[in-house]
Amino acid sequence: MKLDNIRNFSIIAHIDHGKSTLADRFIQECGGLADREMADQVLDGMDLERERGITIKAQSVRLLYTADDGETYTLNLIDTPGHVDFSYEVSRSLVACEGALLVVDASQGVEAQSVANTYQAVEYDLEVIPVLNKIDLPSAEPERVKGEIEEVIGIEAEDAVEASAKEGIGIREILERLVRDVPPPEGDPEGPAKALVVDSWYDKYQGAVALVRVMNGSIRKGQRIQMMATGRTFTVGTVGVMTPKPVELDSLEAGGVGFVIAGIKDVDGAKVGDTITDAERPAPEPLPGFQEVKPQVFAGLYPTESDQYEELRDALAKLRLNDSSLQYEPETSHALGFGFRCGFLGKLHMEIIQERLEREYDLDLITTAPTVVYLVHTHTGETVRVENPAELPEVGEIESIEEPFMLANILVPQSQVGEVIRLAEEKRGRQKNLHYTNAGQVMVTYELPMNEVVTDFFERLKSMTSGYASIDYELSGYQASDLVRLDILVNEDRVDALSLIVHRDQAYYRGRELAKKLKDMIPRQMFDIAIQASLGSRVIARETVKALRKNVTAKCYGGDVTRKRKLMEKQKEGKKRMKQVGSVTIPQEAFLAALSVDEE
Ligand SMILES: Nc1nc2c(ncn2[C@@H]2O[C@H](COP(=O)(O)OP(=O)(O)OP(=O)(O)O)[C@@H](O)[C@H]2O)c(=O)[nH]1
Repeated sequence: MKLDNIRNFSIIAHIDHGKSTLADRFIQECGGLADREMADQVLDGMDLERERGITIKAQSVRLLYTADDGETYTLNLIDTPGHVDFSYEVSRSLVACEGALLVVDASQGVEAQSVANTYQAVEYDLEVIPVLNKIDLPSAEPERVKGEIEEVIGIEAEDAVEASAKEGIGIREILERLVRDVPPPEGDPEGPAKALVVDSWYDKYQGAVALVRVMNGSIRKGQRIQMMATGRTFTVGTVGVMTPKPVELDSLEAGGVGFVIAGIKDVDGAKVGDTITDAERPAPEPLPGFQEVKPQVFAGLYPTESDQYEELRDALAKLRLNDSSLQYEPETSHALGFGFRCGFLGKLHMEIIQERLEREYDLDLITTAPTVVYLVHTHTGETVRVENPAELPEVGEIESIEEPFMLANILVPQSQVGEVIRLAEEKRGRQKNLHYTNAGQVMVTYELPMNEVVTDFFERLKSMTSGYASIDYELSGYQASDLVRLDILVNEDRVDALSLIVHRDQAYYRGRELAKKLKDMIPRQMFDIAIQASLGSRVIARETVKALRKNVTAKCYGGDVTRKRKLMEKQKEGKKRMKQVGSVTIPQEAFLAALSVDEE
């Protein structure tokens, strides 16, 4: 295959702007699947397709397109993950391309995430082709949105393609633009092999499957390869492309995209961003910028029933096979028993893992409030990484504490900018920039403590702007802050899993509010329960859960057996999400209560 006839591209789009629908149209137009096979949306097939024992992430596909000039082109669509937590993966996908489609919903307009990803594409010298999708909608405003793309993102949008993925409008026009405007890949087909791992996932039968973009040379069946970041070597078993069905080939050549299976047992063996080379004739240096992605958000995961500990450990090990950014290590909590401290890329990543553990592995978990990593400098000159608030050293030992900050860009309609600023200020944000666009949107830039963002920032931003605000962020570094540990005592005992690190200015308020909330969440029992919030040895708030007088089942009069049983079952069900801490039963919500303590 001549390089001249290859085009590698990604689709940049905000969630729901139509990326999957559009990609399906491309597959259909290029004859990848028969029409009847298109019945289900192919590109949303995360429910892992199987064909000859190979698990396929269908999001990246090779399309064979016969253009108006009569030539047949190989168009490689490389998928990008849609969320900020995975921004490193987005950047790897973009590096593997020469072009990108910027798909914007013509009725919704530009969103912050698309802005950030487009900037990145431009930085990597990609040719960006704007596409206005959903022009079939009566509410579509292509002219306004074109103006917005030019104004907010700063790229030419006058000749943006107007399309409807749903109605099949503008599809060929987009493909023609890809062929015409995106440059073919460059590369040395004869040089030492160099391939970028764009994505990798774990397959039960084949081990790690790596999606690669070959830069130089080729990757062949039977070849001895080396992973340049780890030095590990493997023998290639299978190479091929997805059409979206997997098709085996003898080799993947320079400029091309495809998958490599090489008996790699775990995804750590084929990390995203690593360079694959030939073990016998290695490239002198890897492709630039391999980065070990580090978890930024930590939380404790505990089984509600302690006999599920082993199951939880096995489930975490299985999930990690597919996700090298997930970290975990055993942790013991005085209150919750044996569990794991887990590290995630961000809050969404955490929620995905939690949900998978519960849904796919049928585990009942208690999750503690997510926290960031603090750097604590002690008087003895040591620096301690604190991933669990309960482990913050005693006040007397602390010289200073640093916390991570992030730079957040929030895009919001002008009418709501006031509320966004109020929220950001309440979250200890520092305004960096405020840019009014002619298109009626405002780009607000804030430096925010990450700790405030992992609590309820996104949720509140979304709800206060009825979903109109969008946000993108990146880590901007550590800075010293005046932080203290807030403890919660239940009947005089400190519940370690409820400890929080908060800014001193907010400590009193947060303590009072949290105690109040817990009072409402902890079910009444046969005795009074005292809930206290304390800073060091100083109690700053106290609430009491009054003792229960009557037995709940007594209300059932004994006559109605089914009703009584139902009630018992319901209580048992409810109990699943509870944890016995000393003599007090604490429900799951209580461990997350700290996340939703609003400010005054
Ligand atoms: N009216 C209209 N609806 C569309 C069009 N394209 C996509 N949609 C609808 O918009 C919704 C989102 O489309 P998807 O293709 O799933 O969007 P996506 O960007 O892939 O979203 P995620 O998979 O959630 O990232 C679906 O309900 C589609 O049917 C279009 O051209 N016109």
